[in-house]
Order: sequence, then C-alpha cells, then structure tokens
Amino acid sequence: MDVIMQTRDLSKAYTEQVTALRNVNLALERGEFVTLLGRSGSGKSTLLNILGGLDRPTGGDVYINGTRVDFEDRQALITLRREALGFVFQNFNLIPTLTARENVEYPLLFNYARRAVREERALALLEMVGLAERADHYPREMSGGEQQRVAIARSLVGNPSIVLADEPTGNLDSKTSDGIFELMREVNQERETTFLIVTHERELGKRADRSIELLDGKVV
Ligand SMILES: Nc1ncnc2c1ncn2[C@@H]1O[C@H](COP(=O)(O)OP(=O)(O)OP(=O)(O)O)[C@@H](O)[C@H]1O
Repeated sequence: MDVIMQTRDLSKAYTEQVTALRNVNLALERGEFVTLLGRSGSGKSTLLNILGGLDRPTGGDVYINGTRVDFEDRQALITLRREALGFVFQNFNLIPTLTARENVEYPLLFNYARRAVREERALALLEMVGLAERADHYPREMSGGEQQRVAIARSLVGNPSIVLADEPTGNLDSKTSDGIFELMREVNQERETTFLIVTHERELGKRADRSIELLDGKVV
C-alpha cells in the first residue's frame, strides 16, 4: 500500500465557536480517485486548503509522501506545493493576460526549467486535454469548460503526486461537468495521478473509486 497523503487527528478551529474540522483521519493511496462530499459548511474547503498547504490546522498532522508537513516552515510549504501538489479551482483561476500555453507553463517558471522544455511540456498537456489548437488563445476566448481543461493541464505540469480540486465543475453546465470529470478520470488512469475532488454532485461521486463524506467537520 503506497500512501500518498494522510492525516492524523486533523482539527481546525477558526474561533472558539467555529470548529471546521474535528479529528479527521484519512489516507489516500497512489492512483486513487476520490471525491469529497458534504453539505455546505461541513468543512470541505477547509480540509482541502490545509491539505494543500494554503491554511494551517489547529491540531493534528498531515503527511505527504511519508513526510510530516511543517506548517511553520513557509519555504517548505512553497516547495511542497510546487513539487508534490496540483490545484484546480471552481473559477479556473487562469491568468487573463496569458495565453493557454503560457498559463500551463506558468508553474514551471519557478522550477528554473528551460524555455524549450517548458513549452514542450505545456503543449503536450494541452494536446492531452484536447486543446492543442487553442494554445495561443486567451482565457476570454475560451468557454468555461475549455478554461477548466487548461487549468487541469496547468495542475499537471509539475508532475504532482496528487491533484486537489475544489468544486471543479461547480461553474459548468451538467454536460460540460461530465466531460471535465471524465477528463480527470482519464488523467488519473493514464498517469496514476491521485485526485481528491470536492463536489456537491453525488452522481459524480458514484464514478469515483471512493467517496469521503464530511458532516460537521467529521468524516462519516
Ligand atoms: N476564515 C474563516 N473564519 C471563520 N470561520 C470560517 C472561515 N472559513 C470557514 N469558516 C467556517 O468553517 C466551517 C466550514 O467551512 P468550509 O468552507 O470548510 O465548508 P465547505 O464544506 O467547504 O462549504 P461550501 O460547500 O459551502 O464551500 C463553516 O462553519 C464556516 O462558516
């Protein structure tokens, strides 16, 4: 069993009154495709933000590739996000002044990769998500579904162990959502990238290897 990401008694209290996570214990194995379900306010975004090193817990630990994440070490968190994690957001979060190819390349700018290598990888990923011919187009020239495909390509450019996706289909119609979900599933199967996907849509959950459900900050 090859565990990529694990939590031990993970807790998060925003204030004395608001506890968003209560002793969450979970483990994701390499190659798993998992959805994270739960009603509004159950703690899904909080959990994803902590797993992604974007927020810190008030109790417990996160392990990524066997190493305990040190939430006090800013530099280590930056390196972790760059080398081990990919992110996909509900609002795509593409940079509007960059083309599709430049958006996909962007995370590599901080890896000191050579320009030719960056371009080649970005184009290969755009081809994989079916957008090779849109490489020079700007986000405003693309539909929501196309923008999310670009964002998925971007999330993969650093070869992450795991992609964390927060409501990636939340702003898309149901047919487009289906295509995006299918694309992530294909990437998961072809590249063995682990996915953890927050979604409100139980139907999508049925197509995952496993669903984790949160209720009031606890795994149920
Ligand atoms: N920055 C914050 N300060 C105080 N409380 C917060 C903060 N962020 C979230 N919360 C609270 O923590 C709880 C969990 O919120 P969270 O956003 O993780 O839920 P969620 O399951 O992602 O909800 P949604 O599906 O609506 O996005 C909620 O009660 C929320 O009000």
